[in-house]
Amino acid sequence: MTIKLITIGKTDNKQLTHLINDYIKRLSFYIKFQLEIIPDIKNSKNLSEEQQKKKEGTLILSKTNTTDALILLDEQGKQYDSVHFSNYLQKHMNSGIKQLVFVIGGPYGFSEEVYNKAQGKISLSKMTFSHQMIRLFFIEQLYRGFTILRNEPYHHR
Ligand SMILES: C[S@@+](CC[C@H](N)C(=O)[O-])C[C@H]1O[C@@H](n2cnc3c(N)ncnc32)[C@H](O)[C@@H]1O
Repeated sequence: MTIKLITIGKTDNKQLTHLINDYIKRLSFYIKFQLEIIPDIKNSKNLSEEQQKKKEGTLILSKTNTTDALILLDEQGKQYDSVHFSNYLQKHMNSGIKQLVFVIGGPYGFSEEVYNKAQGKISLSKMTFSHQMIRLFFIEQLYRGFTILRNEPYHHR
């Protein structure tokens, strides 16, 4: 199984990018991982919030295959602790799917089309994080999940 994380817009912050790249490097030791960054369409046209979400949604769905498991990162989603999240990853690996795709929405969240195609929603907290910050937090949780599955000392129970 491979894991893909789809996000909207580049991160300008060098320190954040550095941390993200560091965790991607660590994670890649355990699983084939791809960060797919969809270019920010925000200022390209005078779009309404709905139009922007719809356009982002079309781009998001164009980066997925029908055989993927598609999971959205969403404040309203299901919450896991890190150990349960590692089991969740293991279950997907056991299921035989080729690709597990997680998606972080743009500044206004997801379009209806994306919600309709998704098989699940995961929340990292009831608080809202920026679409930039959440990618670091989530990639760290992916890495943590694999260290838990391997019984490695990164996570202290
Ligand atoms: C700035 S937030 C968008 C908030 C917007 N109110 C919405 O309707 O989703 C951008 C993206 O970051 C992710 N995100 C932010 N906070 C999150 C959280 N606590 N748990 C999971 N994902 C989160 C989601 O993917 C969200 O679409």
